[in-house]
Amino acid sequence: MSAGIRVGTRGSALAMTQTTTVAERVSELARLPYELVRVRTEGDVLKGSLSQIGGTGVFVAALRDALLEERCDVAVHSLKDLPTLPAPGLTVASVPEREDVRDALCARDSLTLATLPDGARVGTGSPRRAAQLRSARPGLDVVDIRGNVDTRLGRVAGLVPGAPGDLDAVVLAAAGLRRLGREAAITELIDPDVMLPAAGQGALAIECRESEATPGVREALAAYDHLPTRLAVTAERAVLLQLEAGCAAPIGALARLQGNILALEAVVCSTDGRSMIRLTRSAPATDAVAAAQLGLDLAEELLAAGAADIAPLNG
Ligand SMILES: NCc1[nH]cc(CCC(=O)O)c1CC(=O)O
Repeated sequence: MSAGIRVGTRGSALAMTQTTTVAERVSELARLPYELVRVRTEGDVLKGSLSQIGGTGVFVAALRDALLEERCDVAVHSLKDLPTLPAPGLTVASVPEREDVRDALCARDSLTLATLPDGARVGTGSPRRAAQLRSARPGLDVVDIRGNVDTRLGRVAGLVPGAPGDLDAVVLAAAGLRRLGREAAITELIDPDVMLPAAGQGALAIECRESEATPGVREALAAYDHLPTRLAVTAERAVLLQLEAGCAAPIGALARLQGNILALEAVVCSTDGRSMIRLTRSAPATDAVAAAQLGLDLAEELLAAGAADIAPLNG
């Protein structure tokens, strides 16, 4: 591996910017050069709605194969796209500090959730966002869309010059918009009290082979790890794991560390947004084991409150 660190990435603009930032930092910490290796994933190839394709990890499987087949040495994922089950032979060696966790409304004419008129067409491909949108504003017409960030922004009337603009707004992750330099399209950062983000939203995961032994690489990844972020996303993902929920399930989870207390909030929604179970639980958490236990405990509370009856958990 004298050529340096081969960093696997999807080809989308978001993946490329995220991966380049990570590759530069890891290369600096490890004092080794890097090269990007583009990997095509099933999620980039299929055209249907994401909620139609279903299953976990459409964006991730090809990157994991590339790691296992030694076509690359590290892979950068959006943590919220990473299946909760670990891949044999691989390890998440680093979770860098998280970006903004919130969902962002990008609307025409500076409109917000409060000022969008009844009947306004709001696009999202996420059942979690759709359900919480319907709950916050039952009069909205929620439209299932997919495509990369710029394709989605282009569907908002008047937002991108020359683009069709058949929608009044779309909802996207603030983190992705920031990383792409598209922050100006945001008309409202949606308060997590109104829309709880997906588990792991705004965070990245850097995966490598368990057997990775190039001097400096594992150390660099460990140095790039951010413990408060790792604890938070560990608790959030434990909720999904315990609910046996797929990536398309209408579930939100957000953990925040205050001192050594981890406060975890999770929501399970019915698809129509009419029923919703939202619970909070806190515990001291200074390691990943305690963080995971908090998530498992909250998931049990959600199930006891009837979560499995209102939502298609493993859809
Ligand atoms: N599922 C697609 C995806 N995966 C990660 C992000 C955004 C960046 C992040 O959450 O870290 C997005 C786009 C979006 O939800 O708007």
